[in-house]
Amino acid sequence: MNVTVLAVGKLKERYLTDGCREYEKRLGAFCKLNLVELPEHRLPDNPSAAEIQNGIEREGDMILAKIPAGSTTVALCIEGRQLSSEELAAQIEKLGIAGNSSLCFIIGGSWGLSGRVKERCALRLSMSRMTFPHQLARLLLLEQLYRAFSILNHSKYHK
Ligand SMILES: C[S@@+](CC[C@H](N)C(=O)[O-])C[C@H]1O[C@@H](n2cnc3c(N)ncnc32)[C@H](O)[C@@H]1O
Repeated sequence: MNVTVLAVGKLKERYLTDGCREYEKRLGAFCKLNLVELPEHRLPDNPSAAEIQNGIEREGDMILAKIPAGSTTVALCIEGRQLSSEELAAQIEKLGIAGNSSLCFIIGGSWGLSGRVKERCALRLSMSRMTFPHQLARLLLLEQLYRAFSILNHSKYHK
């Protein structure tokens, strides 16, 4: 299975780069992972609501242009659907069985994802009702993907 993660914004903290690198490495046993980091749109200090919205839309344009053709898209957003790890694994399996072996997960930048990106996605996935920084959301997603593939492969990681 091909898994693309489109993530807006850089990882700055060492503990997060280390964590993400570890799960990227582990995921290599289960899928072909392609992690694409997209630049955050630069905003002035104290941006207006219109400037923020414009930034979100510009980031949205970049995201939409990078979604691999034919992939099933999942937008990470706070207000989305909450799944257990087992349910996420089942969703991934269902997509694989349905013959669509290309999945694309999308993480927004500091200000979130544009409505156009969310509407384009087959699933809006929430990891909690709490707001996480995009860097931490990336680590959480990679860990949950690794957990989901571990469940599907009956490995001992998931307890
Ligand atoms: C700092 S958050 C953006 C906050 C913004 N106010 C919003 O409502 O989207 C940055 C990104 O991390 C991801 N994220 C943060 N918390 C999340 C959560 N609880 N569930 C799913 N994704 C989350 C989303 O992709 C979000 O666009």
